[in-house]
Amino acid sequence: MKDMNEGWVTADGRKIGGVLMELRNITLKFGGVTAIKDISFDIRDGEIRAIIGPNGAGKSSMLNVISGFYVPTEGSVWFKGYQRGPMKPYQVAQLGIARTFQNIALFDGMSVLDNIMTGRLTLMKSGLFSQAFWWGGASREEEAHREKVEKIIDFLEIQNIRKTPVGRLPYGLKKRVELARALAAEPKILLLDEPMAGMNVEEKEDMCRFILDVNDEFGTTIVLIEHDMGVVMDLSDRVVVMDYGKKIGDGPPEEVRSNQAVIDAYLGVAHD
Ligand SMILES: Nc1ncnc2c1ncn2[C@@H]1O[C@H](COP(=O)(O)OP(=O)(O)OP(=O)(O)O)[C@@H](O)[C@H]1O
Repeated sequence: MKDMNEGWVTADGRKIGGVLMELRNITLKFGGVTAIKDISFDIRDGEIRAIIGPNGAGKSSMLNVISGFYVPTEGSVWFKGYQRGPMKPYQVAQLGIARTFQNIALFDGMSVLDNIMTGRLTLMKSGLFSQAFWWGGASREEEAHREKVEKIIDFLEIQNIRKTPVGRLPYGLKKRVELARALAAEPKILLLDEPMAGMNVEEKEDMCRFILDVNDEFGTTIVLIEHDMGVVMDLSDRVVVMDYGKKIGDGPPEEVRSNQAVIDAYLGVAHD
């Protein structure tokens, strides 16, 4: 039996804790377009939470609300029990929220290692200027950051490409480097926007394994948007289903899969 206040232990032995983030009655409008209509749900400590829905359902908009990039037109976002106001990107990172993007956003000319290092910028105390010139404590600090980054490189099994410019890598590996860069920020919540998009079966299997390992090893809470239903059903603890900006389902994968409104949305059944 799930205790909704204290959390629960999953079938595979992972601990899902209390509510980490709560989205209350979120509405998001772009001029005349309402991308999200009065949606509420929560994200629990340590869980893998998926957001699914047909094209244009509002998933990316919701991820942008969670990340703080969009401020909802109505409703409120609560993080660790406090209501969150408008924030600058560095403040989001400092809160412990990191993300990957639908279209890879890496520096092609830079090595894998240097790309991953950029994920630690918000954690660096001595600043980029002194880092660049190795002044005073900067070199010692840089060493500590590099150590952390090397651990992530080992964890994601990309040691052999650490010096390779990202632009030369195949797609699946670029996605893994993007994951590494997000992890370098040591996030509490990791947001993944279609982490498997464009991947072949083998790359998808690898990415699935790494997402599960990240969650298990670091206890990172993960929120992901994904179109591959097999992946969503295998990975997620709970799934929010959106359609035309509304929430039409919310629960464990097996419950959502048998929800008639969800089946209709995916089959394209006409709305009233
Ligand atoms: N910046 C924007 N300005 C205007 N309309 C927007 C903007 N972003 C999203 N929309 C609209 O909001 C609705 C939801 O879009 P959103 O991209 O969030 O859906 P989605 O579920 O992520 O779609 P997909 O699966 O195709 O990526 C769509 O009608 C879209 O056209």
